[in-house]
Amino acid sequence: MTRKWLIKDGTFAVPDRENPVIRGYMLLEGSMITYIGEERPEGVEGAETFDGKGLLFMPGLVNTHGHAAMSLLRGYGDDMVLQTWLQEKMWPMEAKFTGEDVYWGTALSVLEMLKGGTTTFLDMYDHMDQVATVVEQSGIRAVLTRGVIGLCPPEVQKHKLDEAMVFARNWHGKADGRITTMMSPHSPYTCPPDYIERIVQAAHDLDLPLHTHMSETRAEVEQNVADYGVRPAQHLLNLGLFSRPALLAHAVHLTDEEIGILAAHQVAVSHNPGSNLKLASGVARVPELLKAGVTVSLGTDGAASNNNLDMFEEIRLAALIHKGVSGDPTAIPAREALRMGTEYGAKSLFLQDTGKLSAGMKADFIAVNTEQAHFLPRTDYISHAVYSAGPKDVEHVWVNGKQVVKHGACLTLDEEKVRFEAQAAFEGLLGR
Ligand SMILES: CSC[C@H]1O[C@@H](n2cnc3c(O)ncnc32)[C@H](O)[C@@H]1O
Ligand SMILES: [Zn+2]
Repeated sequence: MTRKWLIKDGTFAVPDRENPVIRGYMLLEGSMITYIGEERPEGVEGAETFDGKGLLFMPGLVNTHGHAAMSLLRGYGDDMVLQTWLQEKMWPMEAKFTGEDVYWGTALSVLEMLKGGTTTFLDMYDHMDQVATVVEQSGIRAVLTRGVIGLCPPEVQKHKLDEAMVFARNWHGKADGRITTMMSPHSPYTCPPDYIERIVQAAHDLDLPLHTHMSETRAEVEQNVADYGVRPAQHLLNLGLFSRPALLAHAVHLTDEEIGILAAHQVAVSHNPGSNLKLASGVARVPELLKAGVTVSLGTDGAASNNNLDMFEEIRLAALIHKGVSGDPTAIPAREALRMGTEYGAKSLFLQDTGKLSAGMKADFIAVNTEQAHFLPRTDYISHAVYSAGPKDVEHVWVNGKQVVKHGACLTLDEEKVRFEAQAAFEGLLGR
């Protein structure tokens, strides 16, 4: 029999609605939300009740770009620009990663994300079977993709692409539908054009979306123009990448013409403000992208360039930095920043039934403890969620109708073991 839960006396954030806060009830049946509103719903005899007093219920946060296992390299290379950081610090260490390292690094990240209110994340990495296993065990929702770098001999390129396709085919729809997959050339500067074309063809064959890094730094854009005679958006358009549903990470350095290309082809953008600031990459033109009708969501990138996986921080940064650079305090209003971290995140990941608290949506949501000084007075809960809240305020988390965090503790992962094994994995990497 389907289990029913009735949350009563709760405050619910619904930033997609004209009136963005509801005080009342939410009904869960199995993995779904079947009612949300001010009136007690009919037909709830026998439902288990959950007292929502003092809690703000929000859609689970959606992290649309990252590399979870890179939590093992947090603090290993700070205060550098992207290319130096990748070439001198990250890639030499990543070359030593085993499947087991990826398992514990990912588990560490998923623990941090779940406890901080993230219910869905995108991961682009290697050893993806390990990542998928953590997702299966932890109860989180994820969009997974084996990132491929094509700076290697043809037979290695082929092996990586075959591996990416097998992974994408095997895991799409697994873990009660919590896992979906994509195809990912790492970037235009690490994948030769013909390789990108083959990855695009593979995405067509598998009927999957594409994900890639694009125009994160000014240097990379200049290199693209020197190598191929066009800027990256035109380059990817020429290679057919926008003939599939596509999500771009970063897209910091864009011309008006490139924004037009993304809008015309319904390409989504994962804005990663924390990582872009830390690597001194620049500030993406998010207000202009939104104005042009591009779906813009939020990502942390890996923990080695952020250095945390706190989506409340990304939401707040998105709301703040665009005010700062434009001089316009309405550049990204609080409600829009919250939608970028939730609803637009789901849309960017091509997930139709998560990202909002609404009947017919998956029950992916969080409860924030508002009985704390920084949530008073009770003026505007959307404002408080964006400008005042943080990951430590997350009291409970549900994904797909199952509670995975209760009173701040993760119910699905052995927290102490994950922390111990992640530290051991890092020490093992240093000694190898
Ligand atoms: C092929 S797996 C993913 C690959 O991406 C690297 N990476 C991490 N952060 C960034 C970033 O901000 N820009 C470009 N590439 C990044 C990571 O080190 C992995 O090698
Ligand atoms: Zn990245």
